[in-house]
Amino acid sequence: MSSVMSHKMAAGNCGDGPRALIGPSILNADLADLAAESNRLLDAGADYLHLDVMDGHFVPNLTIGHPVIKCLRRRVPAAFFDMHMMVERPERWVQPMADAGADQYTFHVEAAGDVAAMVRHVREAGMRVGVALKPGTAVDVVTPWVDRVDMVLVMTVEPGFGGQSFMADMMAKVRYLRENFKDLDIEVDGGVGPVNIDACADAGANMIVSGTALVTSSDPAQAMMTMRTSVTRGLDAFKKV
Ligand SMILES: O=C(CO)[C@@H](O)[C@H](O)COP(=O)(O)O
Ligand SMILES: [Fe+2]
Repeated sequence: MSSVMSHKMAAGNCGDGPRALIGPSILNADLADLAAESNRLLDAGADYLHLDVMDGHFVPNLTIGHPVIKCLRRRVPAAFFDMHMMVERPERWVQPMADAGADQYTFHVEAAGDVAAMVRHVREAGMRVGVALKPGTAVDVVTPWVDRVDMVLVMTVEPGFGGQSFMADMMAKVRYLRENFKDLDIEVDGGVGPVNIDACADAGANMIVSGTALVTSSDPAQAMMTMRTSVTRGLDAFKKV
């Protein structure tokens, strides 16, 4: 049975520090069967769903928007929807995504003109706030905002496509964030799977997005258990520091 967070429940932190959470990305799933694919991964133990929104401008790809999320919410009533907004002008879609049933709204710091205004806007819409950084963006670009957001997403691929190779050198950013913000939800996204989860766990990530590795796995339940165990070990090690 999945430990799926209830809709609207705070994702990672329930007072005893960040929790190990696995959130499949459905980008490389059969999008013609999005609800069935989402429920399959949730039934296999996913803690939340990572939904990649691309506008063809911020990244050279196009995916889904709030009308699809609204329909998906009717078919997937209880899951936590983590919206990864790879879009220009992210302020434009905050209210439509909240109205569609999104729980967390992660915008890219590279796309946000006024980060403070974006944070306020997302909170006023009733969603958790995530801020994402591309591989080429230094982690200190987001540190001024860490105390105002719920989560930082460290991209481990260049955003735009699933199935790319994991960029292990991004773990330095994750480690810096965990060492300096012990209760922060830190998400990694891009090329992550059981083969490289130990690197993510050792660096202190606690919210794990995995797309291709889970969608194509013959045993996604085992893959998610493997990753959750590794991340829990990593978090315990940081607690001892
Ligand atoms: O945001 C993105 C890509 O831009 C990610 O969410 C990927 O879609 C994750 O898929 P894999 O890299 O794990 O296949
Ligand atoms: Fe993503």
